Parts: sequence; structure tokens; C-alpha cells
Amino acid sequence: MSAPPISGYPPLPRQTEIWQLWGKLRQEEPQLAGNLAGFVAKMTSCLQEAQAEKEALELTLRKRDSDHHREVQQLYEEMEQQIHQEKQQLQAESDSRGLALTSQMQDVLEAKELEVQQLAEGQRELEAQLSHLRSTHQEAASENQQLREAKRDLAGRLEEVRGQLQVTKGRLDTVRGRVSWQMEEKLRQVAALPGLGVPGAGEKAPDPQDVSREESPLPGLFGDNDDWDQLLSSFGSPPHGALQLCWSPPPSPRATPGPQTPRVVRQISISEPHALLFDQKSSSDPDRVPRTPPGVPFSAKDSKEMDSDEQDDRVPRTPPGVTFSIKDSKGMDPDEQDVSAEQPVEPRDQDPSQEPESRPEGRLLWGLPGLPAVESGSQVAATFKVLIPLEDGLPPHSNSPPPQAPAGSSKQIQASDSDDKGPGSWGPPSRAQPGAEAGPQEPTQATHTMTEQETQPGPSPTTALEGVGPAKPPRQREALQQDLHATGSEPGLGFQRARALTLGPAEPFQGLASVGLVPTKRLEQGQADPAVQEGLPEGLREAHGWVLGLGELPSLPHQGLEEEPRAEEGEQVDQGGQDLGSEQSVEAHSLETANLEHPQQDSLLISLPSATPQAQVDAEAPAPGKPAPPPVGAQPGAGPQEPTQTPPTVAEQEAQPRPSLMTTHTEQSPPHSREPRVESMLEDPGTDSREAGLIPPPGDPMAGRPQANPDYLFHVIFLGDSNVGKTSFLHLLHQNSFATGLTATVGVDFRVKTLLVDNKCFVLQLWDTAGQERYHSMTRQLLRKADGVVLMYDVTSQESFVHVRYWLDCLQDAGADGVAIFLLGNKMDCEEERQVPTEAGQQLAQASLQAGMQASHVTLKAVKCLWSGFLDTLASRGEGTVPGTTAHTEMGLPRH
Ligand SMILES: Nc1nc2c(ncn2[C@@H]2O[C@H](COP(=O)(O)OP(=O)(O)OP(=O)(O)O)[C@@H](O)[C@H]2O)c(=O)[nH]1
Repeated sequence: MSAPPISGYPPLPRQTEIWQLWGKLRQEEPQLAGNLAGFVAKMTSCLQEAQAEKEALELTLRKRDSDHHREVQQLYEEMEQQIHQEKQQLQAESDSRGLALTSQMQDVLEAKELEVQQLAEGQRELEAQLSHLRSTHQEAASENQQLREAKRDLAGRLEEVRGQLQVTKGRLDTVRGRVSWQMEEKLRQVAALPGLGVPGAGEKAPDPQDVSREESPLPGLFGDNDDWDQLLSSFGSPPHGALQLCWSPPPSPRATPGPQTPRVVRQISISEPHALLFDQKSSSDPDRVPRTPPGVPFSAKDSKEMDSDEQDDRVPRTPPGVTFSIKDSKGMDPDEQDVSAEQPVEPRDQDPSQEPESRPEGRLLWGLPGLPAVESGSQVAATFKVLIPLEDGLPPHSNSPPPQAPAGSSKQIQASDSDDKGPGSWGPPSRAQPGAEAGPQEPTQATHTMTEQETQPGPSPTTALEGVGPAKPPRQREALQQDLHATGSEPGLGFQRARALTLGPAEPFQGLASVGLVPTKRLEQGQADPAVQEGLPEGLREAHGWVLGLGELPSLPHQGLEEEPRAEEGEQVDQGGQDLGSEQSVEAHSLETANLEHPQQDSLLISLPSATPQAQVDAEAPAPGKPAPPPVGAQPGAGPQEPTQTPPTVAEQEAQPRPSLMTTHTEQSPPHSREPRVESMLEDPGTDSREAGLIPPPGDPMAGRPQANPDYLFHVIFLGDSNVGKTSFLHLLHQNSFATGLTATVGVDFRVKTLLVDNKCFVLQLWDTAGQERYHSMTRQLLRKADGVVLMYDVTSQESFVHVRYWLDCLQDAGADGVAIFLLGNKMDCEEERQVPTEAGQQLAQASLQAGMQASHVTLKAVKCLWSGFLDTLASRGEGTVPGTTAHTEMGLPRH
């Protein structure tokens, strides 16, 4: 028996083997077969149940699948519907937009069409105008043609008139001969009368007029002019006498009725010798007929027969009121009368350059009835000459200056002349030139010279400038500057001379001039020359001059330094009890050399440790453009650098070596370059360099120590952004001149200023810091030693003013709360570019005061108060410091 296959299930693999096992089991263990059948049945039922569950599950699955399909279908339909709606919406929007665009386009199109229509109308109008113009042109052409014909007609009539004139001339001769014959006849008859051998004086000669009336047909010949009677009445005058006749032609028949035109008065001059206005010419040579310009009296011969129409035709050719000079020029060609206006006459003895023109003004001179008769050509020429000066044109010699020109015009001429003159011709030419120029032009010269003096300094007393001359034109001043530098064998000498020029006789502050200058910022070529200050605004110059004037302080002129040798010998305290002694800028390195060998500076020089090799290298190899420092121990100012002609104090001060200690410059920066050329060799002013003896540290007793012990030593640090003018300000303090072409400070720079006040020696070490950010760390270190700070900003730079806060923070960080701070707004001369109002500076100063710092807002003009405030405060408090100690001193507000 074989086991029934499990329904619904495929036979298991190796089923035959199972069946074999089953058969074997039934044979060997028949009792177990029943259990297995039951098991199989049970399993079958379980499988059937599982099958049913499976089917149920499949049903459920199918149902859910259909539901899902349905949902998806529904969603799909909804989405489709939504998309459709959106599509319709977009379509509607685009349709509406298109409609709007279409309408807009339609409007634009209509407007354009309108424009086109207007243009077309305009074109039509233009065409109509063009055709009208064409017709007008044709009319004008026909009129021209008619005029030409009329001209020809007139020419024919003119020929007729000429013929008539010839006839008239012949008849005139006949009449004249007849009149003379009749007169002789009458005389003979009178002489033949009995009782009258000689004609008495009381007898009258026969009236020629009567004779002419009786026998002469002249009135008829001369037409209807009523004034011919006068002519005839004068006909009996001697032949050489000139006959004048004034007559007026009848009104022109072409004249339009209206205001009465002035009567044309013609002066007819008949002179017997036929002295013509112009060359005598044969009538057969019309080409040589002189031409008469419009308005010029033309000569007509025997124009008596000219009919009124003919003369009326000529009237418009001359201005109304012009008198014609009609001469009895028998030898003249009648064409002379037909002189056209376009053919000017050149009188014989007339200057061609004075060719007269037809001007209305001319009629005032031409042939006024009261004028004497023109008897000769020379008189006519004289009339010409009279006319010419009234012409508007300038006389040909007007370009040349008048002998005595008025001062105003002379000034201009003088100025232009001076520009054109060469360098050698400049100067006071009026004094050198005798004659008229020197006389009336002298005031102008004086004014001009004053102007020059305003823009350039006075003459230098130095020999180097003697040949230059006191007044150089601006162009030459540049050359002068170059000369100044070229004259010296090296830049230092040129600088010294220029400096000497600066400190001329008018120099009010010579005694306070500095001894040396730290060459951290070198002067560019000519910058020390006073001419350099020409580019400076006037206000700035004034400000600087005012600053350094120290007028209110008892200044110590020249003898201040001259007395210093005595001070060096222990007599410094006795320097006359001057309130303010001298100020000097000494570079640290120079202090060593400036000792007893150079007594003028000894009292103010500060001892330093011996120059290091580096310093010696600096001294031996100065940078180009920098005055070469003399060897250590050598007397400054000796050698070729010493300007022998400059005043000793100034020259030696300028000749002081200026080796760089704080910074080293190896090349000259171009003017106005704000980039340092050489990096500072000083990384930390209080460390290595100081140890090397190059840098006197703030508070170092040896640094800045003068030969005589100072009573007070203070460190004043100039702070502020780059380009605010710190170095310029310092230079101004020392050099009494504004330096241009300064390069940006590298590292830190310092100068020493020594002031003697009330027999107290104040030594101020002025530290010029670099405003550039890369040097701020160095500056911060310096701030710890500060006694006073001049915090500067540029009134034309808001940024520099904003950064004042930063510098105040730096001061606080450095623990400099007790430091006196002077807030200084610079560049006040640039008022137009001002960005920081004065009130803002004052407010900031007050705010700083509230913050515990003393600050005051000072202007450049009030800088002298800075020094006086410094010194007064220090002296009154007695808080000075002996060299070697450090003391912070509080300073009061400067007195304004
Ligand atoms: N108009 C005008 N210009 C000035 C004045 N002071 C300085 N300057 C100009 O400002 C520029 C900067 O001057 P510096 O003295 O070199 O400025 P600084 O603050 O020392 O700059 P740092 O080198 O960064 O320290 C220069 O071109 C000067 O000519 C002033 O009072 N008026």
C-alpha cells in the first residue's frame, strides 16, 4: 500500500525514498503505521487550514490592492484635475497679459502712426515750402534778369548823358568865351564913351549874370535844377577861383512816400587848373580810372547835365548827407562818376593801411557845406586823413605800447612781458631802463614786485644766492631751488643754503632754530627752500608762522645760541634770565659729537653712549640726499659741508650730522610718497637697539641728556593716524618751515627740544611715532614711558578722528592714565575739505577728561600754548624729573 499523496502539495523530493521507508516501517513496525497515518492526517488538516488562511489573506491582499489602486486612481484624477485647473488659470493669466500687451502695443503703434502722420505732414509742408522757395527763387532770378536789363538800359542812358555832358561842356566853353567877349566889348564901349577915358572906380562892371541870362541857354541846358542860377551868378569869377555850388536833387521818383529822406547835398567844386583828385587820365583809358570807395566823395566832371533820374540812381550809393566833390575835371574820364561802391579808391598819398571804409560816422566829415572848397588833390587827401582816425579799426601802431600807458594796462603788459623775458632779464627793468618806461610804469613795477615778494621770500643774505637776484619769476624759483642744491657739493649743503634763505633777515626765530634733525623723514629736494612753501596754502603758512613766532614768549634771538658756549662752560644758568631759551632738535647720535668741540651746541646736546659700529656705518655712508654725518669726534659743519657764508648758528645747526638711529633710510623717497622706503631697524625701541646704544629709551638717563643737567626731562609722544601731520608738525617746531615731500615715518623717531624758562632747563624728548598700523605695537610700548601725549588727528579725515578713540584706549592699556593729552586737530587750513567739526574735537576732549584723562583740544594756531602750558605747568608744580628718573607729569589745559 502506498501512502496517499498529500493533496495540494507537490510530492516532496526523494518521495520514493520516503515511500520505501514507509513500506519498510509497515513491515517492521506495523504498530507505528497507525500513528503515522494519524499524524499525516493531522498534518494534512493543518495544511488545509493554512491553505485557507492563505487564501483569506490573498483575498484581503487583493482587496487592499484594489483599494490602493482606487485611491491612487482617485489621487491621480484629482491631480489631473488640479493641473488642469492651474493650466486653465495660467492660460487665462497669459491671455489677459497678452491682451494687455496687445493693447499696449496697439497704443504704441497708434502713437507711432500718429507720429508718422505728423512727419508726413511736416514733410509735405517742407515740400510745399521748398516749392514755394523754388518759385521765389525763380522770381528772384527773373527779377535779377530784369535788373540786369535795367542796368544795361541805365548804362545806355549813361552813355547818352555822357554825350550830353560833352555837348554841355562845349556849350559852356562857348558861353564863357561869349561872356568874356561881351565883357570886353562892354569895357571897350565904356572906354569909348566921351568924357570917360578910364573907367571909374565907381562904375560897376556889367553883371555877368545878366549877360548870361540874356544870352546863355545854360538854365535850359542844365535842366530844371533851380540852383544853377547861383552857378551862373558866379560864373564870372576868375577862372582860377574855385566855384562851389550846393544843390539838392529833386526827390527820387522811385522814392517811396513816407518820411522825408534827408536832402542830399552835393558840393560841386569847379577849379580851373583841373587839379584833380586823382590821376589825370585820358578818357580813353577807363581801366585806370580811380575807384571811389562807398562814402568817399567822388569827383565828377561837368555833371551838370546829368539828369535828376540819373543822379537819383546814384543817391543810394552814398550815405545820406554825404557831400560829393564834383570838380571841373576836364581831363577826367566821365566814367569816374560811375564809380561803384565795390571799387574803393586808394588816394595817392594815403597809407594803404588806412584805407577808408564806408561808415556812417564818415558822413560827419565828408564835405560839410561849410567846409572850404577842395582845390587840390592834397586837400582831398587831407579829408581822407581826417576820416581815418574816426574809423573803428585800431591804428596800425596800436600794438606798440603807448609812450605813457596807464598803470592798469601797463601792469598787464608788464606781467606778460615779464613772463616772456628770460631769467636774466627779470628783475627791476624799470629802474634799469631810462626814459618813459621807467617813469610812468614804476608804480606798476612796484606793485608787481610786491606781488612777487608776497609769493616768495626775501632775498637771501647768503653769498650762494647773491647772483640769483632778489626777485625771480615763479619759473625761475624752481631753477633757483635746483641751483641751491646743485651749488652745494652735496644735498646737505644745498639744504643749508636753502635754510639760510629761509632764515633771512626777516627770520624771527633764528635763535630758536634747531641744531639737528633726525633724518627719519628726509627733506626732498628743495623742500627746505622757502620757495617750497609756495605750494602751501596761505592760511597754512600763516598758521605755521604764527606757531613758530612765539611772539608772546620772550624769544631768544641769535644770542641764545651764541651764548650757549658760556652755558657749556657752566654759565648756562646765567643766560640772561630769558624766559624761553632756545629750542634744538638734536638727533641722539649727534649728541656725542656735539660736545666741547662744538661749543655752540654743547649746552643743549644730549650725551649718548658711544656710537656703535652701526652708527658709524651710518655716519660714514649716509643715505643719498642726506647730509653725511662727520666722523665721530669731527667737528660738525667742518669740511665741504660747511656753508661758509651762512650765519654760523644757522649753518652749523643745519650742518649737524643726522644719522639715523631710530630708523634707517637708504634711499630717498619721492615727494609725497606715503610708503616708507626702508623698514625700521628698530623692532623694539626698548630692547636690542637700545642696548646697542642706538636708541635712547624713554626715561633713559643718558638719552637726550644735555651737557648741562636739565632741570626737567619729559617725554612727549606724538600719536595719531598716519598722514595726520605729526612729522610735519615736529618739523615745523624745529625748522620754522613747513616740510613737504615727507615720507611716512618708519618705526619711531625722536627729537630733543631744550627750552630755558626762568633759568630752568626743560628738555623735551619729542617722539614721533609712525601712524601706520604695522608699527602700532612699537608705539604701544613707547606709551608706557610717556609724560605727555600730543594726540593728533586730521580735520579733513573723519577716520583719523574716529581712531582717536583707539589711541586713547592704547593709552589706557599702557597705564598712561595720568598722562597729559593734548588733542590736536591738524590741517585746519584745508577748511573746504574739513570733515571733523571743531565742536566734535572739543566734545571728545571733554569726554576724555571725564574718562579721567586730561586732554584739551588745541589747534595748530594755538600750538604755542601747548609749549607754554607744558612748561608753566611743569615749572609751577615742580614735578620735573631729573635725568635718570621717570616721572609722569600732569599738565593743565593750555591757555588759549
Ligand atoms: N594742508 C596741510 N597739510 C599738512 C599739514 N600738516 C601735514 N600736512 C601734510 O600731510 C601729509 C602727512 O604729513 P606727515 O607729517 O608725514 O604725517 P604723519 O602723521 O607723520 O604720518 P606718519 O608718517 O604715518 O607718521 C604730508 O603730505 C604733509 O605735507 C597741515 O597743517 N596742512
